[in-house]
Amino acid sequence: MPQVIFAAVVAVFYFLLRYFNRTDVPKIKGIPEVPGIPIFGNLLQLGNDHARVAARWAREYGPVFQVRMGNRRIVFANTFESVRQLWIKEQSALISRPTFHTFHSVVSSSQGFTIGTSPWDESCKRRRKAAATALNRPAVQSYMPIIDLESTASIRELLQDSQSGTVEVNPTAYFQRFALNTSLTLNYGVRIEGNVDDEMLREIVAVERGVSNFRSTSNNWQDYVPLLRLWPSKNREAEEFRLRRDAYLTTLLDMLKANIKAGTDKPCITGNILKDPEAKLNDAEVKSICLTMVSAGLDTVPGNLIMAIAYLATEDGQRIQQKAYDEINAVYPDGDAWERCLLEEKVPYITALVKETLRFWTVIPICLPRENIKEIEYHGAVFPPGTSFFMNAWAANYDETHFESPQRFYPERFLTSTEGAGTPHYGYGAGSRMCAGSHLANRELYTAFLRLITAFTMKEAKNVQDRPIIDAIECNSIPTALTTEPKPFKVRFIPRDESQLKTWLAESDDRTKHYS
Ligand code: HEM
Repeated sequence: MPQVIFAAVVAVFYFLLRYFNRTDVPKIKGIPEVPGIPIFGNLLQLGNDHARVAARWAREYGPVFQVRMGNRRIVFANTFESVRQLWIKEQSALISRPTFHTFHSVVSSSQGFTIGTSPWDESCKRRRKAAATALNRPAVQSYMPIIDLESTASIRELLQDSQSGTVEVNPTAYFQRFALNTSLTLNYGVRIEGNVDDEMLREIVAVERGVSNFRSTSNNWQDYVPLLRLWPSKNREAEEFRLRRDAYLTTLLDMLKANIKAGTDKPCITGNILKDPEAKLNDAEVKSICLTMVSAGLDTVPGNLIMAIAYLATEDGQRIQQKAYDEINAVYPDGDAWERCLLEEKVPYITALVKETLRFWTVIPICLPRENIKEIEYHGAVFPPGTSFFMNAWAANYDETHFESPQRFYPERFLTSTEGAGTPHYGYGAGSRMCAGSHLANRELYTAFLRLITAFTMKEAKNVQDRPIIDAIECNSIPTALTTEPKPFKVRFIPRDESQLKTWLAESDDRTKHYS
């Protein structure tokens, strides 16, 4: 009898272990697997810093390997070439996104998924097409007055708050508002009028930051180990963020609807969709586009801008600022760069600075996850449909077989060498689901860099403890976040020519009166 009980206990234990240890897709033959432990797989080893741990493993197991994160099998690609092979060459197969418990079932239960978190289906295709049309090159050119207004507002406030360069300031909030107001005006035709302490600005930034953490690959173990979902606090936290997000998204949409009714609305993407009887988007799809527009540029644009400012203010950054300033003056000897940058992108050094910033800080170090809808063959191995793929964009952007001295911040690399050919970096991801807002983001960054460099000389803070951490991973204040949130630091913004700057600001005010 005791032997029977013992055998039964062993059998139950065995089946439970097998049940909790199963993976969504079977082990992929021919792709190295990193050994893990039962139930958790490699979660513990991956820890908070997936990008650096995976890069280390790539040295041992090769550029592409598989891991188990709880009951999910994940394929990691870690080099520039392996990402090209999978994300670009196989883009028609690698076109979907996996779903995750916390983000898809809890956080998104009322407003739906953003485009960047939607699996590939007819609705996603429609939404991506609508976003791509609203964000293509000519459309972005028509939004330049918004970028004029918002960059002017941020630079004016920086000038005031830094009191002609005598007071050191943390640039973060100025560029969060820059990115958020650009998105809000574009999408709803409204902007936050208040200064950088505005309550709504702080609420949206805080909530979107919180939600972004629920999208991170390293923050939510309950996504990989279903047993952990029995722990209620994680769901509760996600629920709270969902409700706070619902509140402002509903307010913004209602404001737009009321403006349309009163005939006082300003041209904007959602307004165009709502007023277009031919628009084939339902309410849920409109909400998804709004959500995407509000959230997509909110962490990413400021993360890049703020870290570039951090670098420009360092000793080596002085060389880059001077070079950029000289190049701007060479192209615009009449001092009209401030205005001309709204019409054209004619200073190659600033374009190179934008690309190097996107490469160097790779603000989404583990790119938004992908899933294949068809089999993919890779060096003799076959990935079955439904396999999850993580692009280690940080490792690929620091791949020394592709970039010379990748640890060096060196915009010049994108001026001459073959490093800039094709997809220059993976800051925007790659292939069929690459960032749909890259033209807009590039113009935001180009305009902001050009104007900041013509307006100020940026210098590092006097006290060492107020200076930034430059390293792309270490600079992040929340290691498990999806997007880099720079640790606070201060910079001196010293006006190059205050009266000239005030003239440019006034000219921008004149041009953008009808937007504010
Ligand atoms: C510097 C700023 C930005 C960076 C670094 C960035 C980065 C990314 C990355 C890495 C992806 C995933 C791409 C992939 O899976 O291959 C993505 C997706 C996306 N981004 Fe951006 N982004 C930025 C700004 C924006 C802006 C301003 C918008 C629009 C307002 C936007 C809209 C989107 C959309 C709609 C997707 C989803 C594409 C899809 O799933 O089909 N992004 N972005």
